[in-house]
Amino acid sequence: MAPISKSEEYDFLVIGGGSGGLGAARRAASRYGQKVAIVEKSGRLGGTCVNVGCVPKKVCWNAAFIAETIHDAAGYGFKLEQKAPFDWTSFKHKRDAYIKRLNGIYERNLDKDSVEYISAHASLVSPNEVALQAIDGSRETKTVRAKKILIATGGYPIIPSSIPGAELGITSDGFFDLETLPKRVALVGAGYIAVELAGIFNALGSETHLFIRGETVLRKFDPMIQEVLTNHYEKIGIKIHKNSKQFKEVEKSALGESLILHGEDGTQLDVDTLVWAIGRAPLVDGLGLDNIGIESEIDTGFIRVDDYQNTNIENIYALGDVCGKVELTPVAIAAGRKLAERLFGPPDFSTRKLNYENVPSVVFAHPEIGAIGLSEPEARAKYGDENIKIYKTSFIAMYYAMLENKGPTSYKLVCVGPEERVVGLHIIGLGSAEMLQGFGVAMKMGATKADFDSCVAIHPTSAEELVTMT
Ligand SMILES: Cc1cc2nc3c(=O)[nH]c(=O)nc-3n(C[C@H](O)[C@H](O)[C@H](O)COP(=O)(O)OP(=O)(O)OC[C@H]3O[C@@H](n4cnc5c(N)ncnc54)[C@H](O)[C@@H]3O)c2cc1C
Ligand SMILES: NC(=O)C1=CN([C@@H]2O[C@H](COP(=O)(O)OP(=O)(O)OC[C@H]3O[C@@H](n4cnc5c(N)ncnc54)[C@H](OP(=O)(O)O)[C@@H]3O)[C@@H](O)[C@H]2O)C=CC1
Ligand SMILES: N[C@@H](CCC(=O)N[C@@H](CSSC[C@H](NC(=O)CC[C@H](N)C(=O)O)C(=O)NCC(=O)O)C(=O)NCC(=O)O)C(=O)O
Repeated sequence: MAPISKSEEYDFLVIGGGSGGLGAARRAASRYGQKVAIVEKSGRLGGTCVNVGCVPKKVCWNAAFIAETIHDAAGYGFKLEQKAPFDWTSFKHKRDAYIKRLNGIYERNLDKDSVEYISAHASLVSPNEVALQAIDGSRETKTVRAKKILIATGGYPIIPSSIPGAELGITSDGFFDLETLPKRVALVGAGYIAVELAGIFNALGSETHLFIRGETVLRKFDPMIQEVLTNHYEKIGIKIHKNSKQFKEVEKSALGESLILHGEDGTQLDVDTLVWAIGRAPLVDGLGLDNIGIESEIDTGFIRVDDYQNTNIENIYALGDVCGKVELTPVAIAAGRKLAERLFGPPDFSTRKLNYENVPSVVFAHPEIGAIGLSEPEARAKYGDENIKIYKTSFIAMYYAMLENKGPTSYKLVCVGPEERVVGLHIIGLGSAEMLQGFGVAMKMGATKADFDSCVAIHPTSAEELVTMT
């Protein structure tokens, strides 16, 4: 039997083979020649993003987008006849095979970069020691030493503990295991995942119910985005249950084929699948944080770090979802790479850190949403009403010219001061996801409204409206 690890001691031991861990480990080894190992307990590399997050989600979004396009095709004169319903099962198996290929690519990438891949569960036993337990049948254990340790163990989706029968529902993890497309689905939550999965189910033909606690979805986004998307989702047939209270109970139907959701007000709803999408918590179970006194946030359990990803214990660092700051793959990767540069790079890299300001983010809704920087209320609170100027536009994107059912397009720029520096950019409409990255660069450079306007428009595109706003 092969030993759990090849060595007894490493320069850098990374716990968690997801986006952040991979980013840090590969940079430390490939650029700075450190002796690096990465420990992953799930048996597959890539973490949430590759296995149960961004990647399979985007493939599903693509399928939903194609379903919508087929529907729209008639408006452009195509006489398409859908001969059979969407084949979710074979789509799902093909998607799984793609993810499996990526797992293999990631393993080979580690090999190329001379990062040792340890397939084991890791827990901290001292500030320089990590206990490994093999995940194969042997359950073999071994303790290794490391000069520096990174915790990048990610998070897990929350299931409410206070609702009887809540465990009959699934989370985004279970969504990716579904072998058939449910006829009727209920989702609880109003954030990224609820909005994205509701859009996918609806476009692919499920009767989709969305239970939200407030009046709108995406309440952390600019009010324009909240309103436009909530209205549009209702228009395209998603049944949004607003101001909904926690279910009294979830139970299986008499024949066990469906779930009955019991509302506080005595209402009942029968669905085939219930999806909880109410946020994620840090994955720190069995990690041994208490063994060495690593501090976490009291209310949420996210590991506490400073701006440089330092925990309170010297030579132990944490980043990505386990810190809960901005839970996005590129953020985890960038934080990981910066950390490796700071720890192992030349002396002038000793202050490198990720700047969490103006991180662009996209919600793969239908249509997509993009946001950078401050919402209008955040900007008004920070700079005062008198210093804020808002530019807004709503229009019918040309794609819809030939279609009866039009989708929304709304854009907003939040500008501050006499120079009108753009501190918030909020867009909803077709193509927003691909549009956002370049505007992210502009905002990182401190662009003003005049800079936006100095760029000649590209016509006819939706994006041109962002540089011609009055
Ligand atoms: C459904 C969904 C869709 C998403 N879509 C997007 C998107 O479109 N764009 C985007 O930017 N972000 C998206 N995200 C968020 C993104 O996936 C995460 O922010 C990102 O994966 C976080 O990376 P990480 O390295 O912090 O953690 P993870 O990727 O979760 O990796 C942590 C790894 O650590 C391992 N681990 C945990 N404990 C131990 C231990 N004790 N020993 C060994 N290994 C351990 C885990 O098995 C896991 O593989 C999505 C998330 C979800 C759930
Ligand atoms: N495209 C992307 O980049 C994606 C990124 N992600 C990342 O993963 C993170 C986790 O996603 P997600 O799980 O959607 O979490 P989010 O934090 O985005 O949203 C969860 C929402 O659920 C609602 N909620 C919380 N508790 C309850 C409850 N008990 N009952 C009902 N509703 C509740 C809240 O909205 P309210 O207060 O309005 O009720 C809350 O904002 C995201 O924040 C994002 O960083 C995930 C998917 C896609
Ligand atoms: N951006 C392109 C996809 C490019 C891409 O990265 N594809 C991956 C699947 S998403 S893989 C998930 C994610 N990758 C990324 O986010 C890559 C982002 C950017 N290229 C970068 O280098 O920063 C991640 O967790 N990375 C951690 C790490 O690698 O350190 C792939 O096929 N890879 C084949 C290969 O690598 O050979 C798109 O959306 O089409």
